[in-house]
Parts: sequence; structure tokens; C-alpha cells
Amino acid sequence: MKSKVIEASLSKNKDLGKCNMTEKIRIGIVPYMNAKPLIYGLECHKDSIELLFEVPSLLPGMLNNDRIDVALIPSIEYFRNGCFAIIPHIAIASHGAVESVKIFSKVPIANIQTAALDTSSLTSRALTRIILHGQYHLTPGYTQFNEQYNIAETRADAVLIIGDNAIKAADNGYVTLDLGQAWYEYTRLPFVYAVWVVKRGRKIPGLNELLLNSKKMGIQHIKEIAVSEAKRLNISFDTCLHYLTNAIQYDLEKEEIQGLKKFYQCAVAIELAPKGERVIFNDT
Ligand SMILES: C=C(O[C@@H]1C=C(C(=O)O)C=C[C@H]1O)C(=O)O
Repeated sequence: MKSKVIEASLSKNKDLGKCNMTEKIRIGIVPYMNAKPLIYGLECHKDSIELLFEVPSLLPGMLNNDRIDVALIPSIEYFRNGCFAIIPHIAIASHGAVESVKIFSKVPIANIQTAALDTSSLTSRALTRIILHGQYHLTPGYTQFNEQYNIAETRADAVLIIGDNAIKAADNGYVTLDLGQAWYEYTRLPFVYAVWVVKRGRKIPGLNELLLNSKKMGIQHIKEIAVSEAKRLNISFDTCLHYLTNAIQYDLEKEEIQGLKKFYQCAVAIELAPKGERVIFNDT
């Protein structure tokens, strides 16, 4: 299923600014299992789209520097940047437990004094601070956790890990806190981890439709994605299917937008984001 719209947009649109018309649309995306359904339908556009895989923390900068044209970015960065527009109806979200954003703690959560946060993340790092502060009245010392480290050798009391590594990490007797679940208990709202964005004012005709169709196709082929992810990550098909269908949610509608706005308010309250930002959608 080839999108005529995007092909037309590449040849018709004279407003692509720094993007050369003969060049492909460069789309930045996280390399985790959770993003696979969102890009499933893009595979058949290889002649007009280039996919670049990068950890979430690096994608906003790449978009800002025009190294990519569209990106799936950590939701906190949408509010910090202030110059992006969100592609409607699509998110990486959870309504409760997310299974891939977890604190692994060597002490009871209420006793955490130091926490090392995954450097791949931006949103879940902020969410950790919000939950530990808001729910547990804790302001621990924060350090970095790099995926080359392992939990046991980390000096911090607790470690935040996101993505495939969090799914694969064994609990090993650690106290674990699923931050999607913690957010739900704190607010009774869904949590939005990532959104597709473009720079505000950048017109890529057909983009919203292209990404929405891709998501729809991904959801239709979720079992096939679970099979290949199980192989790639060396984990069970059931774990993948459960994660892709029960834990991660891909909609960005009324409730998720409410969750996104609540997250922004909580971030502003502890100075993790500037005041006065609004949710603005891309309309092309
Ligand atoms: C739920 C997740 O969402 C991710 C978490 C992000 C973050 O913490 O900054 C960013 C993008 C998402 O892919 C996950 O990867 O586990």
C-alpha cells in the first residue's frame, strides 16, 4: 500500500525549506519494540522515506538541527522545546503498567537516597522525579545510568531503565516500581511517553495521514511484529504480544491528552519544563 499523498507531497511541496526536494523525508525513531507498530507501514515507502534509529534522548536535538524532518520524541521535550507540533492521534502511552519503564531498587522505594537514571531517556527521567517527589516525598541525589552498566555494580540505591532493556532486565530480588502503574495510581490518567513531531510551520503534506496509516497497519499486524521482536530480543512471543497489546497503547485522544497535560503541569511544578506551553497539533 503505497501512499500517493506522501509521494505527491515530495514532488509538489516547495516549502520544505532546508530539505532538498529530491531527498527522502528523514524520520527519526527509537529502536525499541514499542515503536515497531508505528513504523510498520513505512517499510513500503523506502524510496521516499529514510528511517533513522536513535535513543529517545538524542532525537529532539537531531530534529532541532534539521538532521531529520520528523521524529518520535520524548513527550517532555515537546514542552521544553516549544517549537514542535504534534502529529495527532498517535502516541506511545500506557494506561497503567507499561512494563518497560521501571525503577529497580536495592532498598524499599521510600528509602531511596540516590537514583541513577537511564541516559537514553528524557521523559521517564522526569517521570521518576515527579513520582518520587509527588508520591513518595523524596528528592534523592540523581546520577546517570548508561546501558553499558549493570544494576548490581551501580552505586546508586535505585536505577531507572527504559525500553527493551527494562523488559529484559530480571528482577533479581530488586524492589521494582513500574512508572506507568505509579503514574496511574498518582493521577488516574494514562501516561504519554513519546509523540511524533515536526518543527512548527514545517509543511509536509500528507504526513499525518501517512503516520496514522502506518500505525493502523502495525496494529493490524501486531502478531507478526511480536514474532519478529521475540526473535530479535530473545524473549517469548507471549511477552512481546502482551507488551504490544496490553501494556503499550498507541492512541492520543482525549484521555491521553489529559494525561499529557497533567504530566506537563507536574513537570512545571518541579521546574522540569518552562511555563506557558500548549499542545499544538500539526495540520498537514
Ligand atoms: C515506554 C517507553 O517509552 C519511551 C520512553 C521515552 C523516555 O523516557 O524519554 C521516550 C520514548 C519512548 O520510546 C519505553 O521505551 O520504555
